[in-house]
Amino acid sequence: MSFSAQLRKEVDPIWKASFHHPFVKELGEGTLDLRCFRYYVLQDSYYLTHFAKVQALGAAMANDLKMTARMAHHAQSTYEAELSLHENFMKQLGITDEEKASFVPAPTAYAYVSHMYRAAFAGHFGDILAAILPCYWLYYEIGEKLKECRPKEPIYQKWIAAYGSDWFRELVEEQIARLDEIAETVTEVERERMKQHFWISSQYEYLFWDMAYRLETWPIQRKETECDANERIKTS
Ligand SMILES: Cc1ncc(C[n+]2csc(CCO)c2C)c(N)n1
Repeated sequence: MSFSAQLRKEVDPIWKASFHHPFVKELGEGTLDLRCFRYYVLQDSYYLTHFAKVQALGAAMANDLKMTARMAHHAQSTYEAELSLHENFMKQLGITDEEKASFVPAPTAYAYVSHMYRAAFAGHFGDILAAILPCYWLYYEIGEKLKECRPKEPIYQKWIAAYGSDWFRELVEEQIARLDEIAETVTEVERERMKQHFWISSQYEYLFWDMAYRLETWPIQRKETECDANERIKTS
């Protein structure tokens, strides 16, 4: 069995929990509360900004020029495809510049991003790939599962269409093949570490839906500073 197939098998219960999460189910059915989706879009923009940086670190840490070029291309794709999707969503959802300026990452979004940076800075190229692969692969599988859904909400239709596309499948297949290639060249200890990154990212993917569904906040809210208060008064 290939390394990627082993990883996929091990995370199956975690991915199934994502498939059945109410955020995903209700998105497909069109019944998801728009407040949850709005919250998701804001947190996901933060996530994607850092995801592109981790991909760029992958470009810098790649073992050859071709991989550097491909990872840099992937970072560019994240910017083009994902962020433009989100920019449109933000416009449609009426998310204001003020809201964006006062954005605070939620605990789960912050922890997931930190996990990816940790994998990158404490490891090698294979660690980066293992940590970022669930993001591609899980979304691809979710896109496939929701492909036939026709939610009434147009924004949910767009979201589903983005992840159920052939363009996206090619990106995912490329990253899976790359992970298998790297796995052949590293030690057993390194492979185990890569497995753990993949497993932790899979858990965070589940937690990300849950964070948005529960509109997660930090336990103790930040006190408004005088400067924030002035800004709020000026713009209200
Ligand atoms: C929490 C979270 N996980 C995965 C994705 C999906 N995604 C993000 S970047 C990328 C690769 C290039 O497009 C993919 C598939 C997301 N949006 N948010």
